[in-house]
Parts: sequence; structure tokens; C-alpha cells
Amino acid sequence: MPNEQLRRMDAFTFPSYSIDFATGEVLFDYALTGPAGEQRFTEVITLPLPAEPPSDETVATLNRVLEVLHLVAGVSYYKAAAPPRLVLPAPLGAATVDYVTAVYTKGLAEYAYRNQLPHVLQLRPEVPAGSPEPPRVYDDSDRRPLSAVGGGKDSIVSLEALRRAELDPVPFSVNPNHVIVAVNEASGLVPLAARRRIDPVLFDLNAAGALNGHIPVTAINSLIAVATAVLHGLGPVVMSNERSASDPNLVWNGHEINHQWSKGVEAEGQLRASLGEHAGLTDPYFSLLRSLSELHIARLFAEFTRYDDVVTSCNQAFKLRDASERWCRDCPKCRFVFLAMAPFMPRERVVGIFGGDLLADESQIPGYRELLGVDGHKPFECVGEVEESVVALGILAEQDQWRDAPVIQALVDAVPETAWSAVATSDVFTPGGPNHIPPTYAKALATLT
Ligand SMILES: CC(=O)N[C@H]1[C@@H](OP(=O)(O)OP(=O)(O)OC[C@H]2O[C@@H](n3ccc(=O)[nH]c3=O)[C@H](O)[C@@H]2O)O[C@H](CO)[C@@H](O)[C@@H]1O[C@H](C)C(=O)N[C@@H](C)C(=O)N[C@@H](CCC(=O)O)C(=O)O
Ligand SMILES: Nc1ncnc2c1ncn2[C@@H]1O[C@H](COP(=O)(O)OP(=O)(O)OP(=O)(O)O)[C@@H](O)[C@H]1O
Repeated sequence: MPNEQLRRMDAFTFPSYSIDFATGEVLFDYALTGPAGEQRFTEVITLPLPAEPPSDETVATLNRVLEVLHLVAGVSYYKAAAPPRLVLPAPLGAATVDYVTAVYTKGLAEYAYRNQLPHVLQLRPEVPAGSPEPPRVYDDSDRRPLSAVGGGKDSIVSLEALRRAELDPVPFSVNPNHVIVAVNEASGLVPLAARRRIDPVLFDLNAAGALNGHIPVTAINSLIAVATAVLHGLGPVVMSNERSASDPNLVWNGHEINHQWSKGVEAEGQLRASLGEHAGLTDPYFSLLRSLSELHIARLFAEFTRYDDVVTSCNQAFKLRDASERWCRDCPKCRFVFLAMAPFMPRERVVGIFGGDLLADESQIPGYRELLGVDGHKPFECVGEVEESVVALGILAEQDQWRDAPVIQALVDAVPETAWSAVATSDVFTPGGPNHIPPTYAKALATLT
């Protein structure tokens, strides 16, 4: 479909979804519609099947979770045209309407900002009148947790905290690539995996110049994880989203633009509320690391050496095409994670993990200046707060192994006096802020911190 037609689409709809319990395949149909015709999409998600067929009760709850996932996973296709109308297929409760609205507005805020589409931030879904049937209450909170693994340091820290607390976690990933497979192998735990296939038509439209940009992928992965936990009779989905994920990158037209919105505590609370209201799940989902800063998590990660040859936080390694093998060593996330790990391990260990020494490479200085708040705004990436970067730099500047590194010397001079005095009373190693961690799990975290 030519781009000109796409731009004239006026509605995004959700024609149908289905699940095949013989294969675990879930088909989600979407449509962009307008005066010039219709563009259909089908996303395919394949859930791992349990050994025994699910009970009717499980199927009923699973269907409720999939109804929410159908709505949320539509963001990838909505963004190809950004029509003014978002037309939902069935009545929904208030908490679920709020969550879906937030996914399409706050979750697409970076996309809206970069493409200069302010109407996306104001989008309000059209919801058919009526109320959905109330769900059965489904309390699985005392069962084994499903722990989402993304291949980076954060999910490794959660897995190890749950293991130490003898909560017997099941690692879970969507489309595990070689990094995630290797992290799971290093853990020695037996994982579950789901597959997700984006409609290839979207890639053709992108290549032809359709609107494109960042989407709230954690919301999608989270709901696939909850669906898998329900299908397998497991307990809560444990995420590893940190405190700083809730902080915006910038404010545009009065709206916060947060690259990591669906990792933030607001999204977590809204997803929990929606799953309670629509699927009857009592304690389905939370982030174990919510009260911790990225720097604190990096310090905890340093305790575990068994993942050094495999851990990879760089997003370039997770592209669907032309992915890097591990760390690309030239992006904000590589720069930040190197800076965050370096204070807590011998220099040769962090250099070994990354396959290079970013703090010996002067071409990294401009990127580090952004992370330290000297230039520009916090990059659109999963990186910690400016304060965390300044604290890490301050620690490194005091260490014999780093004091003379060229990047450290240049950065110590570049950070203004006001920033140094602001971090003098920093609380980056003090857990805090709102969280949804159940008491049993809070104890698991306490075994580490
Ligand atoms: C790996 C990555 O960072 N990808 C972002 C990148 O996409 P790129 O074209 O370079 O590569 P692909 O990921 O292979 O995507 C190909 C196209 O497919 C579209 N797409 C992909 C996944 C999806 O769920 N829906 C899609 O529509 C995508 O638009 C590509 O055209 O740039 C894209 C545009 O800005 C980003 O959308 C890609 O981000 C992925 C969805 C992704 O998985 N990103 C995570 C690594 C990520 O950003 N995580 C955030 C958490 C954000 C959140 O709120 O959940 C983080 O770590 O901070
Ligand atoms: N492919 C995936 N399947 C399931 N969960 C994922 C996947 N990718 C990321 N996640 C989860 O989403 C959340 C955010 O991902 P993120 O990439 O920030 O974390 P990470 O890989 O654990 O650590 P790091 O921040 O070091 O990259 C984490 O809880 C992570 O476990």
C-alpha cells in the first residue's frame, strides 16, 4: 500500500483474535482503515504448551489476558499511520481503558515527539458501551514465579535473588536469541520461551517510508509472560525494572516523554490493575528491582561471576535483523553500563565482559558528557539518571585502577561543581520509591541488598 494511502487512514481496529491449543499459536488481527481502503495485519504469538491440557478455568483466565494483549500489541501497527481513531472491539472496565489509553499515548510518546505527531498524546480510545462479564478470581500468587530474562544484568540479579530465597524461579523470554539462551544456560535453570512474529507486511511498509519509531515493548513482553504463567499454572511474573525507568527524558507540549515508559512504576501499577479487573488475577506481576537504582543493581551484579562471558545489555544485540554479537561498545547503553559496573569490579573483569575498555577510548567522551548531564538531554535509551552517572564517576576518580584513564580525567573536569555538590548527599544506594513487591519477594531482595 503506498504511503500516501497510509497517511489517510482514519481508524485503527482489532477485528479478531484466536488461539489454537494444539500448537499454542495465538493470532491477533489488526486493521488500519480509511477512505482509500484497508491495511490488515496479523501478529502471531506462540505460547509454550504445558504437559497437560489446561483446565476450563485456566482457558477462561488465559483468554482474558489475551484480550488485553491483543489491544496492547496493536501499537506496532497503529504507529505505521497514527490515525486519529482507536476503535476497541468490546466493552472494558475503567482500569483497562486507562491502561490501554496510556500504552497508546505515554507508551508512544517518544514516537510522537520524534515524528512531531502531538495528536497521539491526546488519543482516547472509542470503547463500545456496556460492561464486560466479571472474571473469575484466579489466585496463583503462591506458585513458582516466572522470571523474565532479557539477557542483561538486571534480570540476572533477579534470577539470583529468587534462587537464593529458594523461590524456584522459571526463566522466561520472548524470542530468546543466542545471548538469552547463553544466560539461561549459565543459570542452570530450565527456561520457558514464547515466540512472537511481527507481520512482515509492517517491515515492507517501513521500508517504503511508513511512520515508524519506538514502541513500549516491555508492555507486550510482560503480557506474553503473564499469559504463559497462567497457561503453565505458575505464579507471578517477576520483572527487573529499576527505579530510574520511571523518570522521563524530557517534557514536550506539557507531556512527559519517557523512552522506558512501559518499564516504569506507573505502567506496572496500571497493568496490575487491568489484570485484576479484566482477568481476575490477584498478584500477577511486579518488578523485584523497582526500588533500586541502576547503579545499585550493577553493584549487586558484580557479586555473580558466572555470567561474565554471556551477559549483554546492549540493545544492538537484540535487533531482529543485523544484530551485534554482544556489546557494540558505542551506544549510550554500553557507555552507561560500563560506567556503572566499573566501580565494583577489577578493571580487567569489566574490560573482559565488554571486550574493550570504553574509559580508555577518548572518542567516548561526547557520549559520556550526555550521560553526565553536561550536554543535551538524557539519551532515548535504557540508561540511569544523571545522578547515578556522576556518582559512578566520582567513585572511579578515587580508584587507583581508573584515576588516570583518559576518559575519567576529561569527565571529572567537565562535570560542573554544582553537580558534584548535588551528588554529595546522593541516595542512589538507598532503596526507595513506590513499588508493588509482595512481602515474600521483598525478603528475597533483602537477601542481596
Ligand atoms: C533492538 C532495538 O533497540 N530496536 C529498536 C529499533 O529498531 P530497529 O529497526 O533498529 O530493529 P528491530 O528491533 O529489529 O525492529 C525492526 C522493526 O520492527 C519494528 N518493531 C519491532 C518490535 C516491535 O515490538 N514492534 C515493532 O514495530 C520497529 O519499529 C522496527 O522498525 O528502533 C525502533 C524504532 O525506534 C524501536 O521500536 C526498536 O525497539 C524494539 C521495539 C525493542 O525491542 N527495543 C528494546 C530493546 C527497548 O527499546 N527497550 C526499552 C524499553 C522500552 C519500554 O518502554 O518497553 C529499553 O531498554 O529502554
Ligand atoms: N525478550 C525478552 N523476553 C522477556 N522479557 C524480556 C525480554 N527482554 C527484556 N525483558 C524484560 O524486560 C525488562 C526490561 O528489559 P531490560 O532490557 O531493561 O532488562 P535486562 O535485559 O534484564 O537488563 P539490562 O537493563 O542490563 O539490559 C526486564 O525485566 C527484562 O527481563
